[in-house]
This record gives sequence, structure tokens and C-alpha cells, in this order.
Amino acid sequence: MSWEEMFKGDFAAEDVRAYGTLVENLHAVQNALAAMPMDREAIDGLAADLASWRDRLEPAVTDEQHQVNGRVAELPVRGHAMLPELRVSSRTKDRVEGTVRFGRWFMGGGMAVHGGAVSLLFDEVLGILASLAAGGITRTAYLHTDYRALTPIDTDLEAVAWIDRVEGRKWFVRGEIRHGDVVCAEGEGLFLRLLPEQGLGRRTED
Ligand SMILES: CCCCCCCCCC(=O)SCCNC(=O)CCNC(=O)[C@H](O)C(C)(C)COP(=O)(O)OP(=O)(O)OC[C@H]1O[C@@H](n2cnc3c(N)ncnc32)[C@H](O)[C@@H]1OP(=O)(O)O
Repeated sequence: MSWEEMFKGDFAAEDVRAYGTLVENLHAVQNALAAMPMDREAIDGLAADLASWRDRLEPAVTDEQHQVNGRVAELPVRGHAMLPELRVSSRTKDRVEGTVRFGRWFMGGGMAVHGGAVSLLFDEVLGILASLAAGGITRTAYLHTDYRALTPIDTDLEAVAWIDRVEGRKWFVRGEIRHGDVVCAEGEGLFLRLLPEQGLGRRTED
């Protein structure tokens, strides 16, 4: 069973659109918040508003099989609000291509994307390909990122991933994030196709 089959929700088209709008608005808020100046009145007002959101959401918390976040196959990155919005334009078992735009929320410094966010994007795009190519649940064993040039925020970037080689259930996947002709970052990951008896991967004891 693939990640998508395991976690896909079965939501009505209208609900999918509504959730997409919610995530879009959330990202717009995050980007604007990350760019706000010191404004005590705004901060106090926003803190109170967010506390009311928390009071509204916390009583309804549900388990992973029933949450919406990350289970909406029809939305970019399955509607996973924590991820940068990768828009996949083509995907085969050999290659995944798409565009991504990191907002101000993901800035590290110097109007460039935080290095961890670049790795986050690689885990997603390489992971999509590994899962597709392996035809089952894969887990990242390692992920290596080379930062070649600052990755700019607020502009469309190209993200690509391809299979480097396969050894048994080990899938070595490579990728790039490009701004025009410039390679901003290169990623290389090892993804292990899980065995049925492994469930969803190795866990620590509670
Ligand atoms: C469509 C939806 C797409 C969704 C995309 C989302 C992608 C997101 C993916 C993730 O982020 S997953 C979260 C991050 N990863 C984890 O938390 C994984 C935690 N680790 C584990 O669960 C296990 O360590 C792991 C499944 C990765 C491997 O455990 P196994 O018991 O299956 O493998 P084992 O340790 O027996 O090693 C098998 C082979 O892999 C090799 N190997 C394992 N880990 C390695 C490593 N880190 N580096 C190099 N080689 C490694 C190991 O040497 C060995 O090589 P050989 O077969 O040649 O002897």
C-alpha cells in the first residue's frame, strides 16, 4: 500500500476547495506575520485572535486517520499546511517535476530560504518519487543537501527529482531546486521501501 492510499481522505469536492482556501489564507497570514514590524497593538490583537482559534480547534482534535491536513490528494502537497506548496507538473516512476514558491515565512535571512526549509522540500519531492517508484511505503534513511546558491523567496522555482539507482529495497534519489538556469540546491536521499512487518517504520518505545 502506498502513502497516498493509506492516508488519503475521501472528501467532497466542495470540502476540498474550502480546505484549500483555509490553507491558502493560513499561508498568507504566516507570510505577513513573518514580515510584520514591531506593532504592539497588532501583536496583542493577533495574539487574542489566535487564542480564540486555539479554543475553537483544540476540542475537536482527532486522530491521524481522520485529520484533514496532509490527506487531501487533490491539493498541492496533499493540503499539508506545514509544507511549502510544491505544485507537481509531471510525475512518472523515473522523475518528478514541479514548481515551488517559498514565502516570507520560510526565510532564513538575507531574503533567502532557510536551509532547513530547502531540505524539507527535498524530503517531500524526493519522497514522492521514491514512494511512486517503489510502489509502496518508503521512509527517508538519510537526506543530504548541497547549498549551491541562495534560494530566493517570493519567486517561482523549479524542483526536480530523479532516480539515481536502486539496490534491492534501497532507492537512491537525487534532486535539484533551480531558479532559472541557476541550481540553488542539490539533494540526495536514500529511501527504504518498508517491509510489511515494519508497519510505518522504526519507533522508539513510549
Ligand atoms: C505520495 C506521498 C509522498 C509522501 C512523501 C513524504 C516523504 C517523507 C518521508 C519522510 O520524511 S520519512 C521520515 C524520516 N525518516 C524516518 O523517520 C525513518 C526512521 N528510520 C527508520 O524507520 C529505519 O531506520 C529505516 C526504515 C529507514 C531503515 O530501517 P530498516 O530496518 O528497514 O533497514 P536496515 O537498518 O535493516 O538497513 C537496510 C539497508 O539500508 C541501509 N541503510 C539503512 N539506513 C541507512 C542510512 N541512514 N545510511 C546508509 N544506509 C542505510 C543498511 O545499511 C542496509 O543496507 P544493506 O541491505 O546493503 O546491508
